[in-house]
Amino acid sequence: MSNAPPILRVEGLTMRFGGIVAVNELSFEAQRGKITALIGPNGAGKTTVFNCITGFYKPSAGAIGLQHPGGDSYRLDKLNDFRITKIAKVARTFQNIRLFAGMTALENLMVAQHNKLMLASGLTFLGLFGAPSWRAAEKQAIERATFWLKQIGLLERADEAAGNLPYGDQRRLEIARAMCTEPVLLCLDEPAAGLNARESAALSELLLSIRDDHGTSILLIEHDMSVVMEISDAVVVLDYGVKIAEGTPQQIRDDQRVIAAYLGVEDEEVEAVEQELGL
Ligand SMILES: Nc1ncnc2c1ncn2[C@@H]1O[C@H](COP(=O)(O)OP(=O)(O)OP(=O)(O)O)[C@@H](O)[C@H]1O
Repeated sequence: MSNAPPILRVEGLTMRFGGIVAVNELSFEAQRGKITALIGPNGAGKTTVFNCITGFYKPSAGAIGLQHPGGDSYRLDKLNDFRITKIAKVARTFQNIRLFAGMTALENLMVAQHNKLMLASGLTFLGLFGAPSWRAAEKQAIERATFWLKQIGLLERADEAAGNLPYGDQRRLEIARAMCTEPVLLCLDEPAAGLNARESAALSELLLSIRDDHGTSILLIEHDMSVVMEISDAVVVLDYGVKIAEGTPQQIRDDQRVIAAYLGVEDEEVEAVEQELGL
């Protein structure tokens, strides 16, 4: 076990919508350079947790701390979404694909680097007049985009409209786009949704390479248990906004409370249901 501080520390996170308590005093940590999965039945509060981490919602209570490998730390619950992306370097994808469908695959990856390019242009027209800082930044942005297109096997299709690519490729292009912002924490909301077995395998391979070759920490919401079990280092299970279990994939697989939550039965009924299902 490494002694590095966790990349993300969520403490007592609560999110209320009127009378609904979507997330209730949730605490968990995500370790640096690891894949942490957040799972749970529909409506358990997973996306709400993501929305709090990425600044789409202001939590009703609790703290969300992010610590960069370099030591800088941020209170995400106190930053807006723009600063969470730009300064805290947290990137996310959504349940539904949000690429620019009419732009090419390459253009999608270039747009993701817009902030860096604007900075290099001094936020002026300098870029248009070929200032050296702009040219260097543009070259770097193209190199980064090319690198990620290669990583996801789409270099040959760089000039095709993103919306025309097969669904699995679009999913991986979204992840590549997020990686072009060079995040320290990558939050993925159901990246395997709608993928066939071959596409899921390609996704798992990409996520493992992001963890192992780039050292990027990943927080993953996923319903596809084969993906979760195969690639996660740690799993946190939510039910009705409350953490009901956490541990390694193996520990979670064998946890009676988790099985009960997924089967929608009381804990004491699990054994009978398992026998019935031949589990
Ligand atoms: N903006 C909102 N306004 C009111 N209620 C909301 C809002 N967002 C989420 N909720 C409620 O909070 C609860 C948790 O929803 P959430 O989408 O976080 O669950 P989830 O675990 O991501 O579900 P799924 O797996 O179906 O995506 C649900 O009861 C949902 O209806």
